[in-house]
Amino acid sequence: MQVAASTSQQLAASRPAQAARLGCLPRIAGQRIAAARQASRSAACAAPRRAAARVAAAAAKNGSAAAPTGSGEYDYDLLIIGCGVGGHGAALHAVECGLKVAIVEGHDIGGTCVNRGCVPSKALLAASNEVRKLRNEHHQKTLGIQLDAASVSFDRQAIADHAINLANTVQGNLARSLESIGVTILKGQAKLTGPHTISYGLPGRVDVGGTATARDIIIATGSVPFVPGGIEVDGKTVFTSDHALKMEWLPNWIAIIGSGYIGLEFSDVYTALGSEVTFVEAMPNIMPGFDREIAKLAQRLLINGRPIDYHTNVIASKVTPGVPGVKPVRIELTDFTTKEVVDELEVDACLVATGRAPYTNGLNLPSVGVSTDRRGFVPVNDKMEVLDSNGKVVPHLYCIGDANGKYMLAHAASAQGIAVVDRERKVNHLAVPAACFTHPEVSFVGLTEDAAREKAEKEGWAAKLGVAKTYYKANSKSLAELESDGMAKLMYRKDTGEILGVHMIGLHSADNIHEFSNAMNMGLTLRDLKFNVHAHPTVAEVNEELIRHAQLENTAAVKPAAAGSKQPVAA
Ligand SMILES: Cc1cc2nc3c(=O)[nH]c(=O)nc-3n(C[C@H](O)[C@H](O)[C@H](O)COP(=O)(O)OP(=O)(O)OC[C@H]3O[C@@H](n4cnc5c(N)ncnc54)[C@H](O)[C@@H]3O)c2cc1C
Ligand SMILES: NC(=O)c1ccc[n+]([C@@H]2O[C@H](COP(=O)([O-])OP(=O)(O)OC[C@H]3O[C@@H](n4cnc5c(N)ncnc54)[C@H](O)[C@@H]3O)[C@@H](O)[C@H]2O)c1
Repeated sequence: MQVAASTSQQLAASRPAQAARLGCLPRIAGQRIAAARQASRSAACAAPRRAAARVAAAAAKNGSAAAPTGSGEYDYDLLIIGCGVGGHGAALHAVECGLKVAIVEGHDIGGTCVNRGCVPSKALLAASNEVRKLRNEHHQKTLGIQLDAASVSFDRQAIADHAINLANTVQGNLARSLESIGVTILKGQAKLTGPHTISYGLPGRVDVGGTATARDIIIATGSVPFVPGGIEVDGKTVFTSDHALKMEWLPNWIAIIGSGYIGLEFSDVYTALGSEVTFVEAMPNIMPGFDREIAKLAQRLLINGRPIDYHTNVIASKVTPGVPGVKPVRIELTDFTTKEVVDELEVDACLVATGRAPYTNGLNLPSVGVSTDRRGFVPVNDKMEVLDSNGKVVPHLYCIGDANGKYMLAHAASAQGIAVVDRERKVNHLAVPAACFTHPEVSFVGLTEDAAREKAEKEGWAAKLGVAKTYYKANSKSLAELESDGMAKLMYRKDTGEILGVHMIGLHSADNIHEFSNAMNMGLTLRDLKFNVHAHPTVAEVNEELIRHAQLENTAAVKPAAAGSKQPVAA
């Protein structure tokens, strides 16, 4: 998450004007009166009043009391529990809308992404990939560079420090970005004590804590590593990503349980720095979340050519920590289907990357009639409104990000937070891009080919389903970088040009996916994208190729566009 101070300052300066323009969660009475006065001077100020009316109407529809209007009734318009990227995104947008906002954080500003997730992991991936490239004699030689690859060395602690320093920098930027626009940051673990109230504090700290009230409350408490039963984590030889990111040592041989995002990204780091990796995956294939064809190529590019082996269809039913250099870590493998113990591994270390569990303990949800689901996620509807045990909306209470389990990605959390504040928007999760930052990167948006086929068959338009593919081999920029392994595929409707899903593996594919995810989010079709111009030579030209390979029906029938509108599609 990059938060430039200048952006925050611009935000603060332009807040009143933006608040007048945007329809957001309602502001507290004093601010509303000021806005109303302004409204009588400017027609542009109608939006906040419409927002207030909408909330009152929604409250009435939900059977709740009408939105309170008393002056000073609440300390804040909006109180956010948890200052991860979800809470941060919501807070920035709320201030932009002129709301009085507080955010309460019990641990580190920035949450998982900044301190124990996206940010430090990408620093490790960047540093280790440099090592991989420098040690690849063939790669360097073909570029015309002569170096003694065997002599390339690295300082493990310095690489670890790069990740720690980056996390600290981003954390500082994030805190400043909130403070500079007037968001109150409260320190402590918060719990709900009623529909509009929280209490917060830190164990053993009498100097920290208190109570606060707000018209609206957003739960943005995120997640923590999920460790299945039977696995003993000691933080030294058996650990989760929380410990792995500190990179306190480099095992010669590490087992990674789970071949999802975390497992794959860490396998990229470890193998680049010289470790051998063994994956243990419960599903019949590794990388089970990817489109099957992309997973196949990913296996060739990210697994087969590296010191990695794997066991699939087995679970790590028991993991016992070891002592580095003295006693190995023992991993008992149980067949996923038969439930029989089938093998035991002895390795130097074990990374547990088996998903994440919501961090919703201690929120006192029953005080507002809410229970979490079996796995601890807070139930919400598509507007992120929290649902009570009977499935009814709890007025003024929202939950965003990892804590609701809809899509456990940083940008999804932030988008949900913005949508809650905005009230006009719902996040289209099918248009939210995802990426795994291995080398090369894997990225996708929307449906896999299998899911698209299933949908097409179920809805009776299987003959209209198109699948287009292209390869990075023909892309000049990738060739220049000697990184031309990769492919992109597109699932679409031949009749309407609707984009159903795009999956890529290749250089910079995490950046490249946005042309499609943004198009899907805006409801654009391939007809709209067909004449997009891409700078040459760029990896973005892979997108152009992909779009060109799509075979749309009736393209000749598309009428020429009027001047200034979208371009027509030629036959
Ligand atoms: C190793 C790793 C790499 C990742 N890489 C990526 C990536 O590259 N891209 C990506 O999109 N996603 C990535 N993710 C996922 C991403 O980090 C999460 O999806 C994202 O952080 C979720 O944001 P959030 O705001 O919902 O929760 P979090 O970031 O978890 O923040 C929640 C905050 O709430 C606080 N909190 C919890 N309970 C309370 C309470 N009762 N009172 C006060 N405060 C409380 C917590 O201390 C925490 O600071 C990665 C995750 C991991 C573990
Ligand atoms: N680049 C990114 O966006 C990024 C990077 C890292 C993490 N994340 C987020 O963090 C979350 C957690 O990542 P993750 O990789 O831990 O989870 P994941 O859900 O992506 O993958 C977990 C894998 O572990 C396997 N598994 C589960 N239990 C097992 C067991 N007992 N034995 C063997 N295999 C088992 C699952 O089948 C699955 O393949 C993800 O949901 C993702 O959203 C995102």
